[in-house]
Amino acid sequence: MKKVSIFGATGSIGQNTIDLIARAPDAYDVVALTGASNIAQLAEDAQRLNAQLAVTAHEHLLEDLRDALSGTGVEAAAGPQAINEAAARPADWVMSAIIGAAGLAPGVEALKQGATLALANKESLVCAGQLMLDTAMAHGATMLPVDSEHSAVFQALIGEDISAVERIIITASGGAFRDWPLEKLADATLEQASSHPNWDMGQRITIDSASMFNKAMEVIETREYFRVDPSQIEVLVHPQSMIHALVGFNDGALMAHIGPPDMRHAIGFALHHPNRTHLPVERLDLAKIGSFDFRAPDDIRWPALRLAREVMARGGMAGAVFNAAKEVALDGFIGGKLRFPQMAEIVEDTMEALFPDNGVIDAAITLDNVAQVDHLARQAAWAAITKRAG
Ligand SMILES: NC(=O)C1=CN([C@@H]2O[C@H](COP(=O)(O)OP(=O)(O)OC[C@H]3O[C@@H](n4cnc5c(N)ncnc54)[C@H](OP(=O)(O)O)[C@@H]3O)[C@@H](O)[C@H]2O)C=CC1
Ligand SMILES: CC(=O)[C@@H](O)[C@H](O)COP(=O)(O)O
Ligand SMILES: [Mn+2]
Repeated sequence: MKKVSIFGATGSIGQNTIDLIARAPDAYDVVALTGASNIAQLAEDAQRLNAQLAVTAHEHLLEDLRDALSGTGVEAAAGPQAINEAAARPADWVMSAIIGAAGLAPGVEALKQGATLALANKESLVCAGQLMLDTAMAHGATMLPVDSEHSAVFQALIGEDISAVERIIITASGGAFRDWPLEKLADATLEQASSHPNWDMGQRITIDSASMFNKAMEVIETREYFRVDPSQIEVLVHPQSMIHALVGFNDGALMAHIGPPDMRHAIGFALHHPNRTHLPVERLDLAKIGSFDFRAPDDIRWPALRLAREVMARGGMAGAVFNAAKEVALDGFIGGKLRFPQMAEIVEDTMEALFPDNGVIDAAITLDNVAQVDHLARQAAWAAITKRAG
C-alpha cells in the first residue's frame, strides 16, 4: 500500500486528490490530512479514508476537530507546527496543496523525509525554488509538478534532452476579464473576478487567473522547476484551456499537451508516476471542438506578467517579495479595500520599496530568511494599501 498525506485536503486540489484516492481505498494508507477552517470536511474525509491524523492550521479550532473526530480513532492536532510535524511523518507520496506561502515549510519537511512531493503549491517555487530543489536533492526526494501547465511540460519532456529545448510556452485562459474593455476593470466585483471561464478552483487562484498573477507566478515556477532562461519562457493566451503547455525543440518541433480542464489528470499523473493509468477525466472530441484560439498576452491589461519578468531579472528572494505582496493585494481586493487593477499597483509599490534593499533580498534562501522577507513585504504591501485608502 502507498502511504499518502494530503496537505490542503479540504481545498479544491485536496478534494480532487481525495476523489482519486477514494476510488482505490485498498491501494492507499492515508497518513495525514490537513485543512484550516473547514473542520467538518476534514473530519469527514479523515474518518472515511481511515487517516492516522487530521490537522487544522487554526489552533482555536482544535476542540472542534477533536469533537468531530471523537470515537473514530483518528488523531487530531492543530497549528502550523503540527502541520510541519505531520509533514515529517513517513509517507511515500505527499500532496502539497495548501494555499499561499503557508505551504512552503510543510513541503520542505516532506522533502526532508524523502517523500515524493506532488507540488500544487506554486508559491513554494516562487518564494524558494532553489531551497526546494536543494532539499529534494540532499534527501533523495522527488518533486513532481501538479500545476496543469507544469505537469504538461514535464510530460512533454519525458525522454527528451533538456538542452534541445528552445522554449517553453505555457497557456493562459485570460481569466474572467479577458475580453472586458480596460476602462471597466476598475468596477470589476469580487463575484465577477471569482468566476473562471474553464476551471473549477479555489477563490484565490481564480482571482489570480483574472489578474494574470496566476500566470506570472507560473512563469517564475517554470523558471525554477525546469531551470531554463527566462527568455525561453512564453505565455500564450488560449481561451479554451485545453492545450496546457507546449515545448519547442531546436529542430522546430512543438510538443503540445492537450486535455480537458480537469485537475484530476495532473494529480493522477503525479500519483501514478512513472506509470500511466486509467483516470476518470473526459476524453476530448476534437472534431466536435473544431478549433483552438490563441493570442498574445497584453502587457497593459495584465501588468503582472511584466512584474514577473522583473522578479526573474532581480533573482534572490525577489520571488518571496512578489508572492507576499500579491497575497496581501489579493486580501485587499477580497476585503473591499482595493479595486481590481490596484492589486498590480500594490505589488509594484512593494517591489519598489524592497528591491533596493539588496541585503534583504540577496540573503541566502533559507526558510527563516524567506519568512523574514515575507513579513517585510507584507508590511510594505499593507502600508501601500493604507496610503491609497487614506
Ligand atoms: N485549484 C486548482 O485547480 C489549482 C491550484 N493550484 C495551487 O494549489 C494550491 C491550492 O489551491 P486550491 O486548492 O485552489 O486552494 P483552496 O483555497 O481551494 O484550498 C486551500 C487549502 O489550504 C488550506 N489552508 C488555507 N489557509 C491555510 C493556512 N494558513 N495553513 C494551512 N492550510 C491552509 C485550506 O483549508 P480550509 O479550506 O479548511 O480553510 C484548504 O485545504 C495553491 O497553491 C494553488 O495555486 C495549482 C493549480 C491548479
Ligand atoms: C488549473 C491550473 O493549472 C490553473 O493554474 C490554471 O492555469 C488557471 O487558469 P489560467 O490559465 O486562467 O491562469
Ligand atoms: Mn496552472
